[in-house]
Parts: sequence; C-alpha cells; structure tokens
Amino acid sequence: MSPTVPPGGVPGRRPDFADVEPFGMRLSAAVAARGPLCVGLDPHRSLLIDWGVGDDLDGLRRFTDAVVEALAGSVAVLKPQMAFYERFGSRGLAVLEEAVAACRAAGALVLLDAKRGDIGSTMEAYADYLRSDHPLQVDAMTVSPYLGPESLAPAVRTAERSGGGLFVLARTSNPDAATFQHATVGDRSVAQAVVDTVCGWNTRHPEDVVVGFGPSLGSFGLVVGATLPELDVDLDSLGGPVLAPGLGAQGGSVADLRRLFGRARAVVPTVSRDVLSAGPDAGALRAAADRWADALAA
Ligand SMILES: O=C(O)c1cc(=O)[nH]c(=O)n1[C@@H]1O[C@H](COP(=O)(O)O)[C@@H](O)[C@H]1O
Repeated sequence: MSPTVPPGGVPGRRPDFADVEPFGMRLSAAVAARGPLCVGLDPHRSLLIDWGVGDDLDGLRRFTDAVVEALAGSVAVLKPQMAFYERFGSRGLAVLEEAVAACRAAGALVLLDAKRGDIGSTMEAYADYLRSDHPLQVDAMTVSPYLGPESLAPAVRTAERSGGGLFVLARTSNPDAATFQHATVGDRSVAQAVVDTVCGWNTRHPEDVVVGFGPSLGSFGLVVGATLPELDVDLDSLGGPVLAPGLGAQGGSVADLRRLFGRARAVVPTVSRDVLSAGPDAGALRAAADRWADALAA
C-alpha cells in the first residue's frame, strides 16, 4: 500500500534519512487506498459494559481484538486512546502493544492518542513511540504544545528520523477550548501561534505548500475539532494533515467538515463512540464505519 521511496531518497529530506518514508507520504497512500476515515479505539468503561465483555482486563482485550479484527484491514488510520489502556496498568499497555502491532500488520496506520507535552528533554523520551526500536512503535502521535512550541522540537527531530508524524493540538473539539486557545499572544491567537509553528515544520518555502493529500504532504499535522462554530485559524500554509475529531457523539457531522474545511484539504476525520457503540458484532462495526466512509465520499 505504501509507495516505495524513489532512488536517491525522498525529495526534500536529508540524505541520512533517505531510506525512511515520511508519515505524510504514507498517510496519503493509505487515504488513497482506503479513504480518509480514522476510527478511534476508545474502550470506555460504559462501552465495555454495553458490549457485555466486562470492565476488566479480559473485556479490554476482547473489545480491542474485535475492533482490530473488524476494521484494521479497511480503515486508513486507527487511533487508540491511551487513557483507556492505562486504566489497566502494565497489562492494559500489553493489550495495546499487541493491538498496535496487529493494526500495522493489517495495513492500518496507528495514531497513538497520547497528547504528550513536556520540557524538551522529556519530550525526547515521549517521542520514542515513533522509533522502530520501541515496543509500542506507532506511525504518529498526538502532542500538546502548551509548554511552548519549542518544547516539541525533539519530537519533530525524532519524527523526521523515524518517518513518523505528529498531530499538535490547535483548536480542540471541547466546548470551553477557546478560553485558552483564543487568548492572544502579540497580534495572533494562541491557536494561530500553534498553527504557524507547525506550518514551519512542514515547509520553509510558502510557495511549496501542499493543501490536499499527495506524496509531498508534510508529516506534521494539527488537531482542529469538527465542532467549531467557524474555522478561526488560518490553515492555508499548513502543508500537513488536519485531524478532525468531534464527529457523532460530540455533535459534529460531515456537513460541518465541509463547512469548516471544504473538500480540498488533507483532513482525517476521526470517529470513536459513534462507530464503537455498534459493536461487538464485527459486521455491525464495519457497517457503522462504512456509513461514515460513504458519507465522507459522497
Ligand atoms: O486528539 C484527539 O484525538 C482529540 C482532540 C480533540 O480536540 N477532541 C477529541 O475528542 N479528541 C479525541 O478524539 C476522540 C473522540 O471520541 P468520540 O467523541 O467518541 O468520537 C477521543 O479519544 C478524544 O480524546
């Protein structure tokens, strides 16, 4: 499914990283093959109970296996929410480790929803999730910029070396997000400062900015909720993907995606509860994901 790296390496990449296929390129290939939908692996306590598998380690494993088996062969991206695995301690993380490997083996990209952010020296360790020698290696992870954009620089370096991606929280989907994200620094909002920082990671040349999916899409993305009343950040120079959560359970719809982002941008809409609540039957899970995929394609 992934395109092979051209002889001489990927254009624009440092020669010492030439054998690594960047996340933006791999994401674009996955979307071309499977469509843009991302499904969240969020084993909420209430879902484990509703599924009848039990709110315990065995229930967590059965839930996870069922979702992976139903969807890892067909959706472009699966996004495990780490909080629900951490609830069960090291044994929960072992379930996640196996699931991540199974998803990747079935051709889905894995975006770890970890929302990490810390001082640079610690951030370097968090970014190890992107390295090939990590037991829980993933294709991309969510990160928080609120210790300052430079705190994420070590994660950017690791992503570049490992062909991984980052999705940085910019305009989140929760109702009170604007309290901090609309605060101003100088002449722009905090959210816009985050956007501008990530734009700079993707390209230094504004004329080279890529808008939609394609082999030159950058590996550094933003999280922008599908629940926003209006798009209040300027994404024109982003050059990377947008992860759009907030669909279904939080009230966002495909019409909201079109209203906020149009059709041209590289948007990865992500849905968790609205798909997961269809389980545990594999066919029902697939049908729920297909409904979103069809609506997105319409
Ligand atoms: O980074 C995220 O994925 C995220 C960012 C955001 O702004 N809002 C948001 O809901 N999310 C995550 O996306 C998922 C949304 O789940 P549902 O509301 O069930 O579709 C959860 O795992 C959230 O943690």
